[in-house]
Amino acid sequence: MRLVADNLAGDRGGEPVFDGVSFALSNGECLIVTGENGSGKSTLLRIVAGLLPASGGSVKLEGGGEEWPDVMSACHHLGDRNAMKPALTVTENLKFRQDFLGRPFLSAEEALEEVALPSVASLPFGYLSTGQRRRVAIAGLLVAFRPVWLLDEPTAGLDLGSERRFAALMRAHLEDGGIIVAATHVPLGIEGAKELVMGGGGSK
Ligand SMILES: Nc1ncnc2c1ncn2[C@@H]1O[C@H](COP(=O)(O)OP(=O)(O)OP(=O)(O)O)[C@@H](O)[C@H]1O
Repeated sequence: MRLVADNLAGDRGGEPVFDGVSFALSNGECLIVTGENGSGKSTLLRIVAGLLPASGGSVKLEGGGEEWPDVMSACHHLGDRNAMKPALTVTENLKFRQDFLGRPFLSAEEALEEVALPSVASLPFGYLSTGQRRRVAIAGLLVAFRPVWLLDEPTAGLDLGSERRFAALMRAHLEDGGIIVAATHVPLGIEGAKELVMGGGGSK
């Protein structure tokens, strides 16, 4: 499987944000996207996920077969809003996500163990702290299998132990043949990752 972006361009509100972005990632590869505030990292991830149209170029998933015909079907997009319902409990949110997305992977209980948060299972998501919300959103990556993880500042709000646990989860996903694109301002602890610098430079 290969995730291939070719000469992608994106705009917001009719204004160009970036152009000429190309990369190719095979199974087990990670791309770290860096760049100053407003350089278009979140916009790029949303375009790759199929949540926004590209204003130029293309992004494709090659070799996904009938199971993963395009990037949208094959990806988890972890955005800054966590995509959880505040009035539902943590477990209800995770089970809803699993039922909605299909291809169950870990149970809600197992996923919460992975982020070391079993204690919040029966609390409404809206009661949680910023870092706890992020950790539950990370658990959301684990309740349904998707080969491509698109992560927007995934460690924002995480304490050091949670950062380390999440790095181990990302490494396990890559070892299992997954693909990761992560926008970040801080190192994520993934050795051998490719790098794309927005607003200047290119992928290397
Ligand atoms: N809905 C929108 N309408 C108009 N402009 C937008 C919209 N969303 C983002 N922008 C603009 O698009 C540009 C790129 O924003 P984006 O969020 O992709 O940057 P970023 O690199 O992720 O920034 P940060 O490091 O601050 O998270 C910014 O100038 C921003 O103001």
